[in-house]
Amino acid sequence: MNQQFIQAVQFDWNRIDPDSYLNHIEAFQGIERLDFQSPITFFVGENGSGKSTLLEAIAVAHGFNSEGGTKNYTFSTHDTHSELCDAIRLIKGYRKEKIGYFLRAESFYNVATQEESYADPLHPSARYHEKSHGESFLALAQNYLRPNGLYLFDEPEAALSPQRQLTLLMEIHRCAKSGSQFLIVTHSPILLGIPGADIYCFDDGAIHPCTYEETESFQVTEMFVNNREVLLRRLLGEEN
Ligand SMILES: Nc1ncnc2c1ncn2[C@@H]1O[C@H](COP(=O)(O)OP(=O)(O)OP(=O)(O)O)[C@@H](O)[C@H]1O
Repeated sequence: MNQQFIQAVQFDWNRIDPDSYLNHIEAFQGIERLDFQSPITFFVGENGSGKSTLLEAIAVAHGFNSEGGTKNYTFSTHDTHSELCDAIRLIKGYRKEKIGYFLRAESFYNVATQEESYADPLHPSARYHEKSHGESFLALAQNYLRPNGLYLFDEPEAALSPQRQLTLLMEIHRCAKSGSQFLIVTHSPILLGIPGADIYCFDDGAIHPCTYEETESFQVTEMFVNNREVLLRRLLGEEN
């Protein structure tokens, strides 16, 4: 039985303006429903394939601020989220999350600023701006990662060293085992290796499930690490 908070997304493309750029995103062509069966679902695919657009639409449809944060974050520095959130319906489970967080690498600075302004003596700021980008990103994730939480992460690896990606991997795995659900956009071959996760690939004209070994993140990394010198000679035109 599906135990997830968000079990599926249904799409109604009639609600999208025919001139919208959303109609040109190949991965979305003809899709009617996407199911989330596992505690951890990854979205992978080439730059511009539509991963962040879908994650953001799910976040906004669920009541998160489009720039990120908990549901209590209501600030807006620039309101550019797509109309996809009006064309999707979230199929929710019987459980309700105890805590939720929408984390996006690209607007993390604004969220960290907002966190300071929300602080009071009972809820002191974590002062994310006084840490390095990676330190603050991991600290934020660790502050909010709990059992029975719902987490939407957009490229959480962006600021993290490989070692800290492993730390995040362990935290995500621990929380997923304690009733939390994660939807994660990532290019990280480290995070993608979490056991038991479902992976949806946005390439080749349709959103489709794939294995870890089929992801480009894994394949390119493996090829580079195992054939670095040959590959570089070819890429840089220094074969002769
Ligand atoms: N406001 C907008 N107006 C027009 N096109 C847009 C707008 N926002 C996004 N797009 C386009 O929609 C497509 C999907 O963008 P999206 O950010 O979802 O890609 P992505 O898969 O998350 O890429 P990345 O891996 O680079 O983060 C891209 O081609 C992008 O240029």
